[in-house]
Amino acid sequence: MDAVLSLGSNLGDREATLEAAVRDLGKVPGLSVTGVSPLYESAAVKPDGVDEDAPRYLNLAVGIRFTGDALTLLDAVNTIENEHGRVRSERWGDRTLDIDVVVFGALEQADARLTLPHPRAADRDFVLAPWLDLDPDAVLPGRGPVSGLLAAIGSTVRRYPAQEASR
Ligand SMILES: Nc1ncnc2c1ncn2[C@@H]1O[C@H](COP(=O)(O)OP(=O)(O)OP(=O)(O)O)[C@@H](O)[C@H]1O
Ligand SMILES: Nc1nc2c(c(=O)[nH]1)N=C(CO)CN2
Repeated sequence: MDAVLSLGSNLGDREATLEAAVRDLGKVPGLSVTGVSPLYESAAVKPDGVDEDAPRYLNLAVGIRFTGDALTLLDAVNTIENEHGRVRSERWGDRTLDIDVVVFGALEQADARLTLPHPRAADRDFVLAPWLDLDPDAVLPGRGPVSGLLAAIGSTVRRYPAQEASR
């Protein structure tokens, strides 16, 4: 099954952690990485808005092909989060590594452990923008083209490191 993962980090050596996490994904049995987006930096989004005092996140999207089922994939990404010192002190707290399953094929489910597509993907420019880099024609099941969803919410993410102004 083709799936898209959203990776984020706002604690520690964010870039090194994300690069290591992508390598770790490639070692998961039955999982092949088919694409890795560029890095984006953005302010931490919290339930009541942007928290400019929290460390800024680096985010990227990874396209994968996975032979197992969705819950097996969730277990695999949770293991990688734990291996990179993920401390679940509070929901939406700062973290060394977060790996969310954005979509798993066209599966739509609200299982106790796993809601697909990710219920907040459509509201997150830090998810949608990197995903578009992987696939400009991406569609969020039940919501429509990712390009339209991103246009609707606007984007505040910035490429990281900042790109030279085009000459
Ligand atoms: N699509 C999904 N991808 C990843 N985790 C999910 C998904 N749907 C449900 N979950 C569940 O959410 C739990 C909590 O995840 P986590 O603590 O990373 O939330 P968060 O990243 O802080 O917030 P958010 O869910 O808004 O990204 C996970 O342990 C997992 O069981
Ligand atoms: N910019 C940004 N903000 C967030 C992020 C994230 O990955 N990037 N993840 C969150 C919980 O999943 C909450 N807020």
